[in-house]
Amino acid sequence: MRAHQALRLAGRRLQRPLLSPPRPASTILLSSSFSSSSSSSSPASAAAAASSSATEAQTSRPAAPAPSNPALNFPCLDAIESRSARLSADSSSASRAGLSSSSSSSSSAGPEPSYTSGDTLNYHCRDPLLLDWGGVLPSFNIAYESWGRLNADKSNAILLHTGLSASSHAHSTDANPAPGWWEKFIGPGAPLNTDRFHIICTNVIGGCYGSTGPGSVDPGNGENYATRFPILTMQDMVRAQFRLLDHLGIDRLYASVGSSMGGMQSLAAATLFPDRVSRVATISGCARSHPYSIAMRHTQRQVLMMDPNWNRGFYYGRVPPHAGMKLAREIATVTYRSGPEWEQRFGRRRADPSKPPALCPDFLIETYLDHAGEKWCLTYDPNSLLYVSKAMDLFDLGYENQVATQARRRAREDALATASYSPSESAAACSLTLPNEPYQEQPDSTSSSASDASEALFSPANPASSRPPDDLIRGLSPLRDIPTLVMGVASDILFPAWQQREIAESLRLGGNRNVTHVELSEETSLFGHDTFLLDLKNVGGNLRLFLD
Ligand SMILES: CC(=O)OC[C@H](N)C(=O)O
Repeated sequence: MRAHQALRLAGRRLQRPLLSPPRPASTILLSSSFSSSSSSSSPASAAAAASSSATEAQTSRPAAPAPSNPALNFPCLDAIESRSARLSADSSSASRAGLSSSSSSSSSAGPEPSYTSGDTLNYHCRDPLLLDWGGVLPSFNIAYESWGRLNADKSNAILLHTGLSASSHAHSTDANPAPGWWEKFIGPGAPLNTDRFHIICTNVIGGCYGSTGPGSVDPGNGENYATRFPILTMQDMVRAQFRLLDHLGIDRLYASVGSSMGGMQSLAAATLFPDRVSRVATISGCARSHPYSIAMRHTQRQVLMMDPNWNRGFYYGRVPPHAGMKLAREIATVTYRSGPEWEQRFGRRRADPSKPPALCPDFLIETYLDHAGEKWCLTYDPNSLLYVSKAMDLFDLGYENQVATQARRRAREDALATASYSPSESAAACSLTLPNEPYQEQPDSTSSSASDASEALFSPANPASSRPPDDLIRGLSPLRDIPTLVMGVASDILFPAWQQREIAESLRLGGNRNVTHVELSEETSLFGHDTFLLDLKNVGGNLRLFLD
């Protein structure tokens, strides 16, 4: 049954008599859907209570004046309230059974879903990992999967980096036969050809698929890290991956390959370890996050954090912020596809034109987004979304940012070496406050000064131009001798095509003579950012050519 059909059915079941007092939606959200307290009642009982109090009122008092029109139904809210009630009941029965709430996010106890994608290989690194913003993981786990045979001199390994939501399960394995997210891109004769290459795909640290993340247990106190997990960067994720490569005895990669967030990591791997990466493929990625993408992730994080069930990150063993997650995913989905695709796919069609318009999902595009949110809201750890999406915002391969990061790391390393470091000292890293003054429009914010003129050149407003900022050319200079494939898609609004042009041009201006830049036109793909998941012919075809 499709989600919108299910919602309509739920709505019909819960329909109240026309004369019962309408429930203000905001009150309901705060008192039951958004509350993890055990007093929350099911929508059905709330409706029954409302109806019986209306009956009492009718018998004991003169009939209230009738509203001019009936109240609307809100099946979309009913569905969220039902889920809260179900999760809350699961939570209570788990705690009655004495199951610990801090065992692990992958525990099946309580209402927390199991955030794993199936069986993986595991590497536990006992050496601490210092993160770019000063945090430390005393030890960490990397969950990963691999395909194809590693050759005798270990020279045929390809490290495949994932997008934000994808797990290491890029292709089926014996341990987990479910199809992976790049099932057709990996295999004998496929673009990532397992007859030739040994493909390794890891789950990123900060995520929730088995590698250490906010849902993991902090060895320091035996509790979930939650929002005591340190801020991390793409480079931190990559450093953790290279610890795995060290463990596997792989000195040098045949290639570093990734799309979207993985495209960021693919570049980060080569800037951090240029001697260990022979080729780079970055697909629908960027060299620095631009403000529009930060803005879109900001809105996702805000709706998630405003869900009271988020509880500042301490929801493990309780009802997770599934409503915030659902809304965050709906916003994210808007950025992953394209308007023209939806014009073709949904147009202005409504899910059920026989019904009058509603405030809950009604147009097909609305039911599609609703369904995307529903599918996702219990399959990914909300805290992981916050940390990983922030790491994407922080991504900037500009030279100045790299130098500042190195200086910060050195200072922290010194502090750690002299044992003068303590977690409370690093509390300064958590001292962000809101600015005293709200944002004020800057008089010259729309005109480009001489120093930032080159940055403006790569904006969509000036697509014909070709000079990226010197800071980025310098920042990408470690890749000068590394053959690089940069692929992008014209219909991508999240990592727009000018960002891949920017990477390619920065590399060329930095002296790299082996840069292949491919841009898939709107005629080729209207699928926007997620084209890399779908277009085997063009994305896969160009990748195969590059790796051969
Ligand atoms: C940002 C990003 O990696 O997007 C790719 C894909 N939509 C995903 O969520 O994984």
